[in-house]
Amino acid sequence: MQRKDEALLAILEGQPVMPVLKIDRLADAVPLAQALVRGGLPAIEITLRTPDAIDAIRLVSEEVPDAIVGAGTILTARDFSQAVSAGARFIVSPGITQELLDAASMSEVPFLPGAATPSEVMAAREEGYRLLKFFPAEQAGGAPFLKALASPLATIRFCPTGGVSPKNVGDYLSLPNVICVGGSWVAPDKEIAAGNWAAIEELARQARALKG
Ligand SMILES: O=C(O)C(=O)C[C@H](O)[C@H](O)COP(=O)(O)O
Repeated sequence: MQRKDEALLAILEGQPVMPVLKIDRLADAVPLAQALVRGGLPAIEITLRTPDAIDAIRLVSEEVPDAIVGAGTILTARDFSQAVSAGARFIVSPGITQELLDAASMSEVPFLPGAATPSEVMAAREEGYRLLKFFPAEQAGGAPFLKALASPLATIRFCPTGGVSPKNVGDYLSLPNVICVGGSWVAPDKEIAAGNWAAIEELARQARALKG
């Protein structure tokens, strides 16, 4: 296994839930990351879905040393390199494209590409990937779909993301081919907007206690 795969495995194995974050106000980034670290979820995915996302990755990387900051919603090689320059320690995409595969192969930073069908999983496998995001998890078939992949595609482990919630998270975490899940429920927009970091810390603590 390559060194960067080992690094990604350690990050994903470290906690049952990866918070998927949308930062609307740069000033929220550091206190949000600190709350998640306090709650036991140091690995976080800051999505490039808002104009301040790259600055948020940079700020959290610099100011919250205990956080393990990844970048999500990476769609292009340019996104990839900007996120890495800002300090991202892992890169997540909703899908897999040749442009991103090329960018990933030239980078020391590990890449978690997304897949939602057996053919996409097999294409990623041919490129040497064993850890994949399953996106959009609930919409693409949920836990029963992933369970059905476990026998034919036994070497692949997934981080399902999209529609995962406290209601269904146990179904995913009980599967042998799920390494962790991604979800936004631990950092709701409403609590971020209100600066309710204690509530987010508590949501993180509850997520941290989930069993894989
Ligand atoms: O932008 C990306 O790359 C994503 O991964 C999107 C995520 O799936 C959602 O941000 C999380 O989905 P929910 O937990 O259903 O809110």
